[in-house]
Amino acid sequence: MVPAGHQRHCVEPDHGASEERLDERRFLDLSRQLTRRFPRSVQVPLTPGCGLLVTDWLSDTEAEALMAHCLAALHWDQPQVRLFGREYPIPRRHAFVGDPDVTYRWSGLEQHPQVWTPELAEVRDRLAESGFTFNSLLANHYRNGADGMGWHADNERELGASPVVATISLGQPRRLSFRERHGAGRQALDLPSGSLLLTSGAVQHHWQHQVAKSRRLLDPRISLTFRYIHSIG
Ligand SMILES: O=C(O)CCC(=O)C(=O)O
Ligand SMILES: [Fe+2]
Repeated sequence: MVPAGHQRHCVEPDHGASEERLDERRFLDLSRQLTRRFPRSVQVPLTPGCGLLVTDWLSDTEAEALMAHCLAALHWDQPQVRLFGREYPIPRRHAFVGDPDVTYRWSGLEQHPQVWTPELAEVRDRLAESGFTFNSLLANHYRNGADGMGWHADNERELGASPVVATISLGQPRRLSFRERHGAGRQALDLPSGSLLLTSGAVQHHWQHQVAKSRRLLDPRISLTFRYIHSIG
């Protein structure tokens, strides 16, 4: 599926002193630089935020090797979360990797990181070379179509005012849908193996996203979602 918004562009943030505008402008500058290196990249207007989909961030061989590495080297877990007064296992497996001092509170769980493997540190460093700096990574393993992730935004307090998220997809392409929080806007992106999706901070404030379950027989997918987690008191 061609991303909705194909051949449209993210809007230039208005001039002004607000922190959000400055962060959005920096995101747009960095994503333009990345587009020069990856000309097939597509901007995804998630107004007032912006997404950039780099479909060929990793080669097929690199993506396959990284997926095999993640499956073998990470400690995967399927924690229980409380929903409407009952405990349910999350419908996927996940693993949290990061710098030693980072903790992430997520759906009532306190996550302590696994150490960076050299392979994952290399991916993190490659993102940093493009100006996108992260200190942690939440990996999701969707074993088949019955695994998914419901509507949410990545806007926990420790992600700060401008939560830029980088998502690398490996394996089975899955659809990431977006819906506007206070409006009728909808977008959907099919994320191919080896792709990188970057989203600016404003996206998390104004949109929610999900990976819907599917009745189709689907192969496994891993998403690596890089984040910068600030320490809060
Ligand atoms: O798997 C994806 O592409 C989305 C994952 C996600 O939204 C998350 O980890 O917060
Ligand atoms: Fe998310």
